[in-house]
Amino acid sequence: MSNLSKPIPPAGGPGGLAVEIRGKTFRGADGGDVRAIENVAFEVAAGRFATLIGPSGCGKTTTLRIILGLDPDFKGRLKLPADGAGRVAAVFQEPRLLPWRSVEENVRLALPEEDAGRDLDPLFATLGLTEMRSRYPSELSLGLARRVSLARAFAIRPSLLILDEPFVSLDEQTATRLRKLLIEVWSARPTTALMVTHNLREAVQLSDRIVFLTERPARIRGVHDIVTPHGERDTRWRETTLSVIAKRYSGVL
Ligand SMILES: Nc1ncnc2c1ncn2[C@@H]1O[C@H](COP(=O)(O)OP(=O)(O)OP(=O)(O)O)[C@@H](O)[C@H]1O
Repeated sequence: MSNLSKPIPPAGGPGGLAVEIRGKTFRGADGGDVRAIENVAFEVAAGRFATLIGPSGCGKTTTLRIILGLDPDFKGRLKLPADGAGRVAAVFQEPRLLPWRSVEENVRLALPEEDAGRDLDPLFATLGLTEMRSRYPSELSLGLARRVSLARAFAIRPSLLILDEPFVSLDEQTATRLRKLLIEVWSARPTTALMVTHNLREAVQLSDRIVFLTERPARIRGVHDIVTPHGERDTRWRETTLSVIAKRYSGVL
């Protein structure tokens, strides 16, 4: 997947994610070079939730695509989490469900062969999808469809979960409910996770580590670690944390 010549040290302990992108250039429409990433190197410890945040067009999705192995043309190297079966799950802005398959079939189709008969009841229950299993995607609201895409990602018991703006363009009430569900399902099945968002409040609510990127070509602007457990992140804590971050990184709010 990458030019992984020699292993880099484990990210915050064995089994985590280590990303070192030392350069990524696209060919622009005019034939010239578009330098998307200058130097983006960070780690996510095993079982931790990290978020990438930065200005529009700075290279966040490109970073995720490189980690997912969808773009092998970059300088640098990666170390993916090695725990479990080494599976990687991705949740995109669009749920990407098969319209002719039921909710349950959409989730089961993602399962590896050896897990084909797995009991998915607890997962569907945690995500509030028990009653929706036989419905078809056209019968689901956008919020429900996103829950199904979360179920599909967690069903495979991934070693790495990648989320690209999973709650964008939802109304705030639905997004808030989904963020809570994500934390519940993730806490029950902790997996190394990396999310891209434009929403700093969302990052503060969900993450153990926030990685701030600069304008394109992306470099690391700073890394903010959060040790307060998810269950203790009430509104007051969140506002304080946001103002600390706003002071440290002007212009991020
Ligand atoms: N296939 C491509 N060909 C040429 N340029 C590209 C390609 N993909 C991305 N880019 C450019 O690389 C830069 C980074 O794009 P990327 O989609 O990673 O940014 P982003 O931070 O995810 O943006 P946004 O926050 O708007 O979603 C942008 O300037 C984009 O136009």
